[in-house]
Amino acid sequence: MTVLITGGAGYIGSHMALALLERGEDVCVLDNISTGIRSLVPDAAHFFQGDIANQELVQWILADHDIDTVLHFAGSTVVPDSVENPLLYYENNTSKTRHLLEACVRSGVKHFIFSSTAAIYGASHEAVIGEDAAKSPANPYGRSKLMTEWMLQDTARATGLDYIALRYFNVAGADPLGRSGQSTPKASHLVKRACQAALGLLPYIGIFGVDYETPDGTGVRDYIHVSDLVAAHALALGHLRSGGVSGAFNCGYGHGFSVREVIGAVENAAGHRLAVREFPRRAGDPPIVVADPTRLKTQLGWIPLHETLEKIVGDALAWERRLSAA
Ligand SMILES: NC(=O)c1ccc[n+]([C@@H]2O[C@H](COP(=O)([O-])OP(=O)(O)OC[C@H]3O[C@@H](n4cnc5c(N)ncnc54)[C@H](O)[C@@H]3O)[C@@H](O)[C@H]2O)c1
Ligand SMILES: O=c1ccn([C@@H]2O[C@H](COP(=O)(O)OP(=O)(O)O[C@H]3O[C@H](CO)[C@@H](O)[C@H](O)[C@H]3O)[C@@H](O)[C@H]2O)c(=O)[nH]1
Repeated sequence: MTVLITGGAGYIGSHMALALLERGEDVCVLDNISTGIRSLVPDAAHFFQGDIANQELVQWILADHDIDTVLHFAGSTVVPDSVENPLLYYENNTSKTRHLLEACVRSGVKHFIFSSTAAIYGASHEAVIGEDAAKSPANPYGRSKLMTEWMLQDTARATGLDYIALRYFNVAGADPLGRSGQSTPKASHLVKRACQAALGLLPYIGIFGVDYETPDGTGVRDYIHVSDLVAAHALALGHLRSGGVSGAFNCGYGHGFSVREVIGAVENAAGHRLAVREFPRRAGDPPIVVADPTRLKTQLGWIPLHETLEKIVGDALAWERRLSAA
């Protein structure tokens, strides 16, 4: 069976391609290389450079490779960018996914696995967020993804397509074997930036907001290792292929770390202190975002293997060293 990975030249999609190839799947990748990097696509995958909204191209790939499942990672991902340029997010994440979905339905694709996000929940008053929590996104990025989930629900009801929406919390770390990692030079993610600062690639690490109502005043997130996240996708694929029902699952560990704790972990991994500067809060950032992953564990049998912050930042730093040496 063949799968199509959209966004397979990106950070998470490239790890997915590696994992599925290891399982013996035939893998196609479609990516427009807007933020992705061609060299992250494994050699064994069939690569197509193009846009997810190009229905002619998508339908040709789906038919030519007899694709049963689309894993849809392609999208725009940066929360503060979405606040500055909301229409770009509604276009690339919502509107273009509509085009992709239409092509999938026309071509008879059976299963669709979607990269959703914790950002669909917004600020929560719960200690951990379950899938049925209120959906009240704090930024256009979250809204662009929530609308896509609604489109998927409606499409699944009306057609033979079934789907899983995986709602990622904060994805970090890198392939433990060093084959891929977060490679976008201007990535805005905390773990990436702290690793860049540790290697002298940034002059300091900034903290956006020190006056949140959190134990140390900085934002708290549930950081999930990219390899554990990819394992959740493999389980979702098996679930749908064996006739499992459509649905949504949170992907996180159920415990959060503050910005200061992440910086501390990177300092430990690097063996030296980082220069730190404090800034005002970043627009669109909720204070605390932590998953309740019970449904993923009980219904899909997910067992995380790389759960410690030490492992996450250790693998991220090792990848950053490789990148800077290349
Ligand atoms: N990184 C996280 O913490 C996180 C958390 C929640 C959800 N997500 C979601 O996971 C997915 C992957 O994120 P990532 O961190 O790997 O980002 P990324 O930017 O590394 O990967 C996205 C990939 O999609 C490609 N792409 C973008 N628009 C496209 C289009 N219109 N047509 C074809 N290709 C296109 C890019 O070139 C890139 O290779 C995204 O949908 C993102 O919203 C990420
Ligand atoms: O240089 C930095 C970068 C980030 N932060 C803070 O660190 C936390 C995490 O920020 P970041 O790594 O940028 O991730 P988020 O903005 O939480 O968003 C990520 O996590 C979301 C899910 O929770 C995904 O949907 C997004 O795609 C992904 O970028 C937040 O409190 C930020 O304010 C800093 O203090 N300094």
